[in-house]
Parts: sequence; structure tokens; C-alpha cells
Amino acid sequence: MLRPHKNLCRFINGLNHDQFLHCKRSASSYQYNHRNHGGKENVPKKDGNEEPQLYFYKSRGQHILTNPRILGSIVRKSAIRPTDTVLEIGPGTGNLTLKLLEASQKVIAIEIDKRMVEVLHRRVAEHKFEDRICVIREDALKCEFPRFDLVVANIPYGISSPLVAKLVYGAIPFRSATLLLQKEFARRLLANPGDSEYNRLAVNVKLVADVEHVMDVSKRDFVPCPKVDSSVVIIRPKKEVPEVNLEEWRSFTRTCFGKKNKTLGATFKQKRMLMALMNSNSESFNGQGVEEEGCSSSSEKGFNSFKAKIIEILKSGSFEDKRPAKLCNEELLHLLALFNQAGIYFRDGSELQDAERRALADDAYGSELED
Ligand SMILES: C[S@@+](CC[C@H](N)C(=O)[O-])C[C@H]1O[C@@H](n2cnc3c(N)ncnc32)[C@H](O)[C@@H]1O
Repeated sequence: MLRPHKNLCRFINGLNHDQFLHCKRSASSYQYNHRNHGGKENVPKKDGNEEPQLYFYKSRGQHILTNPRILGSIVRKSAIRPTDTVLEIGPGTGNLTLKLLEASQKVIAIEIDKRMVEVLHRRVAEHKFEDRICVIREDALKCEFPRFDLVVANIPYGISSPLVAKLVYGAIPFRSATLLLQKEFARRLLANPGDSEYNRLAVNVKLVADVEHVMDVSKRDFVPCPKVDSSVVIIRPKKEVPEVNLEEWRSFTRTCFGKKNKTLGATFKQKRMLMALMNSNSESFNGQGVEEEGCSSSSEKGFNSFKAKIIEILKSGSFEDKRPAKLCNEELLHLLALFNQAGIYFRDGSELQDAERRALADDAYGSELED
């Protein structure tokens, strides 16, 4: 088993800035333990020099940002005010946290790993910042966020999509979220209709927020070095959001982007999808639900007339031959309004969700905003 190099342990304890720089320069020569997380939290062990050993878990996205220039830029670009409360998700060993504490009134740090929390507490105490930090040891996806003004975080990439959803579709108003993300994920957030990366993620985020690209960050700026490069983006919630039921919007875009390269006509002709949509709208259609197997002739008739209705709606807005990935949000909102005017609503009923899920394209991130 590889043990982390002694200097790396020092770096993790954050003894001083010079060591911090030194660690960065020689980071590539470090030995470290980068494990897949097997479920048990390992208690830091001691080597002969009483230095705690800290292992990084790949499954928790534990890549520590070590370049002070990048850390400084992230804080500067976030435009933090001295009176702000900053939310940081995944503070890790606290490199970014200390800079956030210098710039703000208060930091709320949510970290899942108790070993990181211990290191963080130690470093914060060394810098006499204890009174201005609240460390919550929890899963950021499961806990309720306290109030905050803005988010600044180098987040674990595995939770990017549900975390962005939790922020932009959450109940807490905030000014901005400066996030260090996997470069490919950031490109998808920034994509526009017609771009090859344009997908449901961008559609859903753009409805409620503006996204700005700030800078790219090399994988060499992290310890341990990840396989992918990163980008910093700033997400700013829109002051005015279109009048639409956001739950219904997300269900609607899930349906439309089930196969993003198919035309909407082809997507809405899929039998399973149509049946689920019809069943979830059964009150508007004389309670005519249909079973997938063994349809009676009357329910089959009902199904066919529902299908005809859907095609008529698509045709009325000239959407039948269009592909969702080429439509801007105004056009998608128009299509949703046409469905609603005809008495068809997209509800997140489990039946509809299941049918949509089965129809979904494989997606690398498979999560909240994209599926
Ligand atoms: C990419 S590291 C960032 C560390 C630090 N912010 C930095 O920039 O060096 C991500 C951190 O998020 C933590 N983490 C992973 N999953 C989490 C979750 N679901 N909720 C809260 N923290 C999480 C990891 O333990 C790790 O410390």
C-alpha cells in the first residue's frame, strides 16, 4: 500500500504558505493513496513522525486545488462583499476556505468526510477564523442549505448536475455561484441551441439563470491530479423567470430530450411515452387510462385519438420535424403552452417518469437536470 509522502501530509495540515507553494511545485513527485471508497471512513494513521496520513477517495472527488494563483482568481472573480455569507460545498482541506474567510463575513462549509472536517477545523483555528465559519458535516445533496449570499466551491464532479439543480431550482435566493467544474460539464452548461453539447442541462439551467465562463484550470493544478481538465463558471439566477410551473417544465424537457437528436414528432409517437402521458392526464380525457398489454378496443380508440391530438398540437406550432436540441427556450415554452391549452400537462407521476427514463439516451452524467 502506498503511503502519502511526508510533505504531502504537511501540506494537508496547511502549516504555512511557503510549504503550500513548495507542495504545488513538486506535486507530481508525490506518492499518495488515491482509493476507491469502500464505504468505511479511514481514521488517519500515524507514521513514525506523528504526521497524520490522509487518503484521497476518488469516489468522493477528492482532488485538492493547490495553485494559489487560481485560488486567488476564483475568489476575486466571485466579487465577494465583506458582509457576505459564502456557502462552500466540499471544502476539503480548506485551501479555498481560508481565502473565502479573508474576503467575507462568514463561511458555511458543507463537507461529507469527517477526516477533511478535522483538518479544516485545525487550519481554521490556526488562522483564528473559528468564529466566522460554520462547518456542517453532511452530504450536500441531502442536507437543507442555510441562508447564504453566494456560493464559491470546487465541488466533487460526481454531484455536479444534482447540485446545480439544487441551487438554481432551490428555494434560497442567492446572488451567484462560482463553481469549479469538470471542463466538459461546464461546456454543456454554456452550450447554446444547435451546439453539439446542447442538452437538457443547459435548457433547464438557462431558464432560470445566466452562466458565464470564467477560466479553464489545468488538471496539473490539483493533487492528486485528476484525469480531466476543469473550468470555472459563474451562475447568476435571473431576476425574472418566465411564468411557468418549474416542476412541469422539468418533466416536459425530460420528455422532449429523451432522445435529443430525434424529431419531436418521433419522440411523441413512442407508444410507451404516449400511454404514460395519457394516463397522467386521464382526468382530462374522460378517465381513459390504458394498459400497456391487452388494450380493449375502447381504450385503443381512446389512445389513438390521444395520439392524433398530440400530433395535431405539434403540427399547429410546426414542431413535428424539429429537434429539441435546436430549439431555444422561448420555442420550448411556446410548445408547452400549446400542450397546456389543449389540456395536456406534464406531471412528474412515477408512471410518466418511468416511461421517460426508459426512453432516455445514455448520458455520462445521468442525473437531476440532464438524465
Ligand atoms: C474536489 S474536492 C475539493 C476540495 C477543496 N475545496 C479544494 O478546492 O481543494 C471535493 C470535496 O468535496 C467533498 N465531498 C464529496 N462529496 C460530497 C457531498 N456529497 N457533500 C459534501 N461534500 C462532499 C469531498 O470529501 C472533498 O473534500
